Amino acid sequence: MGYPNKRLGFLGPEGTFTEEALLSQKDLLGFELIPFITIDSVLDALNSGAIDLGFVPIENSIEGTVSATIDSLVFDYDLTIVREVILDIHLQLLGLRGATLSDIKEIWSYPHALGQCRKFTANNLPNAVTNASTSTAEAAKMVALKNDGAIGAIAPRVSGKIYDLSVIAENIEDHKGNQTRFFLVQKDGIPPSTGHDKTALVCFQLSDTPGSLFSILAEFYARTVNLIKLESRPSKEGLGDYCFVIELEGHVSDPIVTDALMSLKRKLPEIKFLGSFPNMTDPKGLPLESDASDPSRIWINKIIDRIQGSF
Ligand SMILES: O=C(O)C(=O)Cc1ccccc1
Repeated sequence: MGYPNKRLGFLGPEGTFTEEALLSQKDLLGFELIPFITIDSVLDALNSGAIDLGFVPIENSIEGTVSATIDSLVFDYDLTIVREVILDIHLQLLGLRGATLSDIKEIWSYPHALGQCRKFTANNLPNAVTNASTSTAEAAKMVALKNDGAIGAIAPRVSGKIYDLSVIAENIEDHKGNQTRFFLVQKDGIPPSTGHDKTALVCFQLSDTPGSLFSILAEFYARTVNLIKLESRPSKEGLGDYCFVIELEGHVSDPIVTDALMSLKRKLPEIKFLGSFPNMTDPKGLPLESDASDPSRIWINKIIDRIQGSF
């Protein structure tokens, strides 16, 4: 089933990890999927209404947060995160057919991917020059276009197939268990609570006084709201001035989360809500898949139906 006239933009071109993560989401395949050349251009198109949904990388387990994504969400646009998707990442050194490791003098890739293979590059290609491209697949596409055996791309295996490159060295990431998290973003609308959700927000400090971070965290501690991620980002106002990006367990409509956010708002006028979405990083917490005919679903629905407003 398609979604007539509904457009979903993602970091392309064809063959990126972002596309692979997107294609794992079967319910999104009915959208018109449109590759964009940069993360900024995806989010800009979403903000202007040219597309209905955006899909972008947010964080890698080796290299950390993708600044282009978090900074756009925090500073540039009012967009809402509606889903997270996790993908295992294996990086390949790709080159022209027949090229070998000793031929490679230049390596291109997205900076996060270059960073995930820093040790491999230092040990195996110490004299190669590394260059940033707008995505891994863009690097593979460029190697094919330049048709130069001295240039390699660090990219997904599938991009080698698409752009007709061969694998010179495989699975060259420096750490096992390499994973990247992606966000599905839309302009407005929050998915309903599943019972296993995360909420993301940004707190802008009123002033740099002792205990200002503590007083934010105290609101969550007091209500036993579990924090999943806490990151300070430069506020762009000057060195030493930061904002705090927080991800916590729970949905904005869960009473303890609602209560914690209201108390925070009384303390800090500048809080930006970034979204509530199903938690996919805690395997114990994944929502149980079920449809209306699942006996356990029928049983629990009968109980839920008995909930009364008031006496
Ligand atoms: O999606 C891609 O291919 C990208 O270039 C971004 C990226 C880079 C490295 C790991 C995950 C996503």
